[in-house]
Amino acid sequence: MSLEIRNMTVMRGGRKTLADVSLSLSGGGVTAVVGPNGAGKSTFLSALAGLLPHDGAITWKGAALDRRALAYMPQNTDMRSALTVLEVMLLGRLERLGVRVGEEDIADAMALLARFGLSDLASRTMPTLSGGQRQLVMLSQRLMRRPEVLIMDEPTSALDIRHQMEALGHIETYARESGALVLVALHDINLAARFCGQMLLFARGRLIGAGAHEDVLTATTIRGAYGVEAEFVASPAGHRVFIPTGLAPAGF
Ligand SMILES: Nc1ncnc2c1ncn2[C@@H]1O[C@H](COP(=O)(O)OP(=O)(O)OP(=O)(O)O)[C@@H](O)[C@H]1O
Repeated sequence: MSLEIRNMTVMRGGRKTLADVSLSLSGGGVTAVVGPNGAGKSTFLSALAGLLPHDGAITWKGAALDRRALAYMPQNTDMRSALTVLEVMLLGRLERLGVRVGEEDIADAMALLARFGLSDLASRTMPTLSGGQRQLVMLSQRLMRRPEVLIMDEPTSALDIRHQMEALGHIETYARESGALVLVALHDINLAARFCGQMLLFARGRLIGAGAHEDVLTATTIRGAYGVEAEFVASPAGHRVFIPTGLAPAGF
């Protein structure tokens, strides 16, 4: 299963916010979308999700990408309606529920809540949760859809390190087991390298790197994209770790 993007260009506010993005991605793994603030990551993800007009062509499995095959989690998901956590989870199935909620839907919702450590919160209403708990519920809700293409914009920004690792671990397992294509915008590039087989690096509205993290993230590309000097070291366990060492001189 593959996603093909050809010459995607997005105009926002009369400006070319994303220029000529072309790439191919395969399902079955997680691809990180990285780059500095304002690089075009959210623009790329929401255009891909069909929420922003764009030029260019997008195909999934050789045909136009059907909105019903995808789930999208925007950057800001702070839902504060008085719905309970279980009700929010079931909304993830809305398109398939018809007029009744089946036992299987409730069982699936409870199983997902258990996987994310949220079982005890099922009957709590959203405004009574912490920010991180709310983000975890919204993340779990997207998996209720069992999407073929899952697009998430900074889905772990409110989570502590353990919850970030757990959540990305579950997302990675979902991609591997279902064959889904998962795209996740992340600011923490060490975390991205740890969980994502592929990486897309954006800067100034352009895709400037795509591939394995060792190839995409180098001292040169980090300086060019972020204006930061960096070292990459091997941890004792063999992980390639990014360490920012300073700001690049003006005009980097
Ligand atoms: N509604 C809008 N109208 C006009 N310009 C916009 C709009 N939304 C975003 N932009 C601009 O488009 C560019 C890309 O923004 P985008 O949100 O895609 O960046 P990003 O890489 O997701 O950044 P961040 O890491 O800060 O979330 C920025 O220059 C931004 O100011």
